[in-house]
Order: sequence, then structure tokens, then C-alpha cells
Amino acid sequence: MTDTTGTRPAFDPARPTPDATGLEAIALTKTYGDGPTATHALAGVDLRVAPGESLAIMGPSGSGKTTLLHVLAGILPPTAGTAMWRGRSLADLSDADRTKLRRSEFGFVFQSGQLLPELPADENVALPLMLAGVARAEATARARQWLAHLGLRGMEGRRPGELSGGQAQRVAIARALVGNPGVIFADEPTGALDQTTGWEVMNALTTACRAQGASLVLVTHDVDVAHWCSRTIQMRDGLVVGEQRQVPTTGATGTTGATGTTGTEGAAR
Ligand SMILES: Nc1ncnc2c1ncn2[C@@H]1O[C@H](COP(=O)(O)OP(=O)(O)OP(=O)(O)O)[C@@H](O)[C@H]1O
Repeated sequence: MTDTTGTRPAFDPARPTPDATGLEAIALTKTYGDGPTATHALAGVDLRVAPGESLAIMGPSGSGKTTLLHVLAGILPPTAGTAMWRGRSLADLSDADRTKLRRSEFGFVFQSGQLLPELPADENVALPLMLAGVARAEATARARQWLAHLGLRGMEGRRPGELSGGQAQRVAIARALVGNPGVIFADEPTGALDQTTGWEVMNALTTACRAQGASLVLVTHDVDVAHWCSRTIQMRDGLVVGEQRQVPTTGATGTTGATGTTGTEGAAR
């Protein structure tokens, strides 16, 4: 399948490329503005996230974490370099195909506020399926299954304002996963929650990602949250400056993650 120019492969979720490799960033840079006020948010990031891998992105405020997440997810275009999903450069896709890819292959969980306040939980979760063309009855049935799976049986009809912060985040997780995406992008998903609720949400998020075989890319300031992932990278001034692999925390054992090896400069590939 090609785009209207006949030169560019269009995204076709039914036909992943044979060398499908998950997410990849090659020499990514992102500059906001220009001239003397330009901000170099990403200064050359190389990164791979394997299928099914969970990656935490940490670093001081302003180090480029959210920018990296947004460029990897195709929300923001890079200034230079390449962001790839399953061997395809996101920049090579038309806007329509990039939107299609985000809807079908990527799921998103943000700190808060991403649910539509006027819709009940089941309709919030069903929405991405309906946008992808799934009939309402089937979309709602699948949404309710996910809500039950995440411990929200009986809350399908509640609007976001009638849910606790942790319950609302689990609805958001259900919405992110209902379309069976290959990767979940999460930006401070527990940032608005207390520690206990944050633990429950991370348990739900990582368990669901593992069950689906989805990768997880998570931005956090909280080392305990990062420990739910199998790898952590540290960013500073738009660069990856360190990396640890770790045994992730799992709710099944209740253990916190133990750091395995500690990487050094630019060790993210
Ligand atoms: N839309 C924008 N326009 C201009 N500069 C921006 C924009 N978004 C981010 N920046 C700047 O880019 C740099 C990186 O921002 P980014 O939000 O990626 O950092 P971060 O590590 O996620 O920060 P935080 O932990 O505070 O959320 C910062 O200096 C920020 O001020």
C-alpha cells in the first residue's frame, strides 16, 4: 500500500514489517523555537525499546523526558533524527496514517484529566474502538470486560467525577489497552495519586501490559514507580546519560525492584 504520491509506504496494522523491532530512536533532536531563545529539548537520543519491554524515563525537570515520549509516540515531529515503530519511520507516514497508527498501535495514559467528563466509564473506554470503526455494542462489551479485568465491575456507568483518582486512572488504563496496542506511553501516571493508590495503579498498568505483551514507556520522577519497569534511563539536558536494568517490582510478590547493572554515559542502546 502506498500514499497518493505512490512513493511512501502507508501504515497498515494488518501487515507489520518482517523486521519488526518495536520502538527505536536514532539521533533524535528536538528544538523548540529558534535563534537566541531556542530550547534544545533533545540533543541526540539513541534508544531502543524491545517488544514487551518496560522502560522508565527519569531525569530532572526540563531534561527532555516528556518531549522524548511525545516524539517517540509521533505526537511531536523531531527536528532531526528518526523515530521508528516496527521498522518504519513515523516521519514517512502521512498525517492520516500517523493518526491511524496512534489509534491502533499506541495507547496513552497521562497524569490525569484525559477522560471525557460527560461520558460514563464504559463509553470512555469504548471510544477509541468506536473511532477505529468497531460497532458500539461490541466496543462497549469489550470496554466492560477491561473494566472488570481492572477491578472496576459495577462502576461502568460512573462518570469520571464520580470515581476516585485511582479508579479514574484504571479507567484510563483500560482505555489505553482496549485496542490491544503494541506500546503504552505513560506520562507521570501516578503523579496525582497517593503512594498506596499509585502502587495499585502501577500494578494494574504493568500487569495488563505484560498480559497483552505490550511495551511500556513511562515518564516519572519517582524511583519507586520506575522500579515497576525492567529498565530505567536517566536524561539530562536532552541526552540519555545513564541506564539501569532491574528486576521489576511485581504485585504478585509485593517485592520492590532490585537494580541489576548500572550503565554509564550514553548507554541506552
Ligand atoms: N512547547 C514548548 N515550547 C518551548 N519550549 C518547550 C516546550 N515544551 C517543552 N519545552 C522546553 O523543553 C525542555 C524540555 O521539556 P520537557 O517537558 O520535555 O522536560 P521534562 O523533563 O519532561 O520536564 P518536567 O519533568 O518538568 O515535566 C524544557 O526546557 C522546556 O521548557
